Amino acid sequence: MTSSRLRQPFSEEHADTPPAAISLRRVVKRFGTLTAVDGLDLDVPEGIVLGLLGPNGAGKSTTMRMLTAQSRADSGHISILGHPIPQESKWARSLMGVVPQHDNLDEELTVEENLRVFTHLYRVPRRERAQCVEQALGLAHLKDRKDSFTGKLSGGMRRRLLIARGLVHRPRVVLLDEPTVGLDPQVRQELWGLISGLRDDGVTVLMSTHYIEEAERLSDEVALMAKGRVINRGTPAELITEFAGKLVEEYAVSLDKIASLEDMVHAAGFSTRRTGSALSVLRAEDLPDSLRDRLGAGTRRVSNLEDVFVALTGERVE
Ligand SMILES: Nc1ncnc2c1ncn2[C@@H]1O[C@H](COP(=O)(O)OP(=O)(O)OP(=O)(O)O)[C@@H](O)[C@H]1O
Repeated sequence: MTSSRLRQPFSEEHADTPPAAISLRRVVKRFGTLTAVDGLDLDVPEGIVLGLLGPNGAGKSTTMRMLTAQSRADSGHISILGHPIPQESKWARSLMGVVPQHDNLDEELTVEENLRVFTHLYRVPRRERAQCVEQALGLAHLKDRKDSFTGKLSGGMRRRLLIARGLVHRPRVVLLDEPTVGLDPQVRQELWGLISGLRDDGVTVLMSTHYIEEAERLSDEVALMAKGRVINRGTPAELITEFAGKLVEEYAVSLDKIASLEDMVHAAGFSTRRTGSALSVLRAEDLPDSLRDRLGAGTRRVSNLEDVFVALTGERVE
């Protein structure tokens, strides 16, 4: 599919106000009595990386599955590049790359064959297939492994191939579901480079993750999801400034005193988090001297997205 054909759906019809690349409106998904996605509203404008961050069970994977039409919403509206899902999911699928959380590569095929099969599935025109495969191999740094069987690849290579497979038809929108889950830090860094490159190429990325550092490093915007809804959204810097301030002060406290200190700090209007037996006070730059004197000596550090996550979801970080 050529890029001019790909751009057609809205660039001509709504030149001034293009629809969001991904749009979910009042989306609900229930499993029996459990409401996994609870009136979700989420727009992803074109050309950004949006990190969907949330604790286990927040509804991230369910949201991803509805976007790929693997699962059907009970109510609400979903669209990808202006195409309603599931009604036009075939069209949407040709414009969208999907990288699943679980590796489902074909073990019997080589790296190159795994990619070529998907150029057929995505209906890439015959004359463009070889070039698309070549490009995807380059992107994933797998050119020298193109004839290797998938079973012979390392975990990091497999994950790069999985991403390359989702990109082989040069989609404008990419869904990454927990792209680096279970990978060691070095491989994770490699993939972060690959994902940043997508943004540089103008691809819209929706990435679910529960790695806060991953969301903070890669995302233009983060949507914090809990209990099936987006509870806050903004650039990492905006979220940090709004919910954690500039500085956090950490106090080493004995376990028997931590609850009473927390009460004292909360009574003064400050948020806290616990890390083991340490008590961290958010927005520490505003702590009045009277409270500071009572808390004693602490260690200051710059606030981060993890502080926001803990403050807003009440979750502990793994
Ligand atoms: N097929 C299903 N049948 C029943 N319940 C489900 C099903 N899929 C998901 N759920 C439930 O829906 C809720 C949301 O799950 P989901 O997997 O979307 O969360 P998540 O944010 O992706 O979390 P995780 O990071 O653990 O995957 C959870 O309570 C989960 O147990």
